[in-house]
Amino acid sequence: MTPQDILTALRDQNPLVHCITNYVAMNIAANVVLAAGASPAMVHAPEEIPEFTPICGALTINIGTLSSSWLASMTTAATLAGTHDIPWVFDPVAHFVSEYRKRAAQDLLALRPTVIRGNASEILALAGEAGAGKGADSGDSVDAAQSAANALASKWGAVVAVTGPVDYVTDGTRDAHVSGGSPLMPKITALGCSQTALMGAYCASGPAFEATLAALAHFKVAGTAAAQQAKGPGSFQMHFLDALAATQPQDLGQVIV
Ligand SMILES: Nc1ncnc2c1ncn2[C@@H]1O[C@H](COP(=O)(O)OP(=O)(O)O)[C@@H](O)[C@H]1O
Ligand SMILES: Cc1ncsc1CCOP(=O)(O)O
Ligand SMILES: [Mg+2]
Repeated sequence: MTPQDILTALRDQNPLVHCITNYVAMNIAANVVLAAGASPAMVHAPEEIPEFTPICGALTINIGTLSSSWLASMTTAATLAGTHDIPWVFDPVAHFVSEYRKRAAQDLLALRPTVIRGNASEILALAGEAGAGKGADSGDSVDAAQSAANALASKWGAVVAVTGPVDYVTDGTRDAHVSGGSPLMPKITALGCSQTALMGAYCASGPAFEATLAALAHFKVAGTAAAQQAKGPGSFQMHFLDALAATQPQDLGQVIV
């Protein structure tokens, strides 16, 4: 399946995407997934996970506002995704800021995510390399994180996506870059988290490497279009949702290099 085919399938199937994400991201991530054409559900109570994860097309886990009961839910959900063959996407937000978060990220990695998505500083740190991340914001270039992404992909058998001005994606064998978007994108909080949620929707609709590429391309195409209308970060967010909904499958190929 091509990235274009996967967007068509996503809109035909409207997959249910289980998102365990952070308090900052919940609203915008749900709006992004809806605008693109899928169906998000933010469910994190430990009591609900055993019934809910198995009926979803994909799971996404984001540790942006981690606490112990959420970590228990994430662990159960990722384990269930593994046993039910449900693709899952891991977003290790700012995992280098504390020993607690670092340990949690490594434990979740051991549950074998289908896709790992982070900014350059998060991907460098996940591979054990030094970076210049500042909380949730990246301080490193995507190029600097490319070999860390390759190493993570080979070690964990995952697709790894590093986002930034030009995104990089690899499954350890193949790789690609995705260009476009706008410098306004990192000025909107939780847009990276929303990208992760959208990757879940794409992974529910097609094979992981192509699905990840498609999700990245969808953001770049919509980001470029939104920037043409926006006066700043506030209006960018509104135009971005409109542009996600307006993006057509044939638009995606233009930004994949
Ligand atoms: N300078 C930039 N120019 C164009 N697109 C960007 C830029 N920085 C980030 N993006 C895009 O913004 C989205 C969020 O990426 P990023 O800011 O790296 O994630 P995070 O929010 O996790 O730090 C991605 O789709 C990425 O391609
Ligand atoms: C600001 C902030 N603080 C904890 S989670 C979060 C959102 C981070 O979102 P993103 O990684 O997409 O920038
Ligand atoms: Mg992030």
